[in-house]
Amino acid sequence: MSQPILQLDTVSKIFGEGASQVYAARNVSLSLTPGRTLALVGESGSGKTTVARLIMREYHPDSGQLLFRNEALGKGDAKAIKAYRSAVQMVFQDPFASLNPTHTIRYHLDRPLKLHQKQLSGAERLASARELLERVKLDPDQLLAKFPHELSGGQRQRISIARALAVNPQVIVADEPTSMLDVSVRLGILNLLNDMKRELGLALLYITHDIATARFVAEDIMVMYAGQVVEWGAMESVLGNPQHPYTRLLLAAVPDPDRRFADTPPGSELDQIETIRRNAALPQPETLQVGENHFIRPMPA
Ligand SMILES: Nc1ncnc2c1ncn2[C@@H]1O[C@H](COP(=O)(O)OP(=O)(O)OP(=O)(O)O)[C@@H](O)[C@H]1O
Repeated sequence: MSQPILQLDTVSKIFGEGASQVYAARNVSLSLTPGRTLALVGESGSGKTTVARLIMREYHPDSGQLLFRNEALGKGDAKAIKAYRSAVQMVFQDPFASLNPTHTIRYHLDRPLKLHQKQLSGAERLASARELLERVKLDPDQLLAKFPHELSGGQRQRISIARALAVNPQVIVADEPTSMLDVSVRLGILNLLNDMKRELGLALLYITHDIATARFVAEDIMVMYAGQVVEWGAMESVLGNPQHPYTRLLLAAVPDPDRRFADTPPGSELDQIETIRRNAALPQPETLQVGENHFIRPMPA
């Protein structure tokens, strides 16, 4: 397997102070590798978006570090940060909110090309925009002059992906990229992400609360609960032999991906986990290796 391109090394992010302090991420470590997808899975509030924001450098960690090509990315190195910004791109949950309604599709693709590939002429940028649309399986003749509201949800998400690809990224962080789309077009977007990974050798972080889609796009999985990674490893090993009660709950929710844990009746396994979470100060339990590439962090007693 190739070397990781991006790593989080025991990164923590805390919000609030005193009694209202929340560890949105607690000692999270992960590696993203070219040509592979890591799925970060967990329920709402488990800390997934915080991890994405730490990777996108919207948040700075309270402890731990972010490594890019094995180098720690500090706050001060402007050149390294600029290179990082174009190498690491994000695709958001809501493609409509992430596109500007007053600008055409051509503008959305031209802008990143202008910013990150300054050597290109106007004609070359237009040619690149056309190529990008073809890459995400959209027709440039039909779409370049259109505005976001004239497109379907699936087409808009393809535009978001094309825009992320415009700067030749090496890493893509996709935060619930299909959850706002019609079920009928989700598969197309997931296939596109899989194609990008294979054809461009991208490292992908796929964030979701839905294990079924995670299984479709990712080779590796990390399960987050209450800001901590509780179980991680090769997808089939983790899903074939889930060890952590929280992972089992996520798997139990698979037949109905829209079921949220908030709907779980009192007294259920989740309820017990919630009680443990509230009452325990969540010390860091030992990590256990339970398979060749499969680890868990057990619940505190
Ligand atoms: N800016 C913030 N200020 C204060 N608390 C925050 C902030 N961002 C996140 N949190 C808290 O950190 C925890 C993790 O939130 P986060 O948004 O990362 O979870 P998530 O798994 O991405 O949830 P969702 O799927 O709903 O987006 C939550 O308890 C949340 O309330």
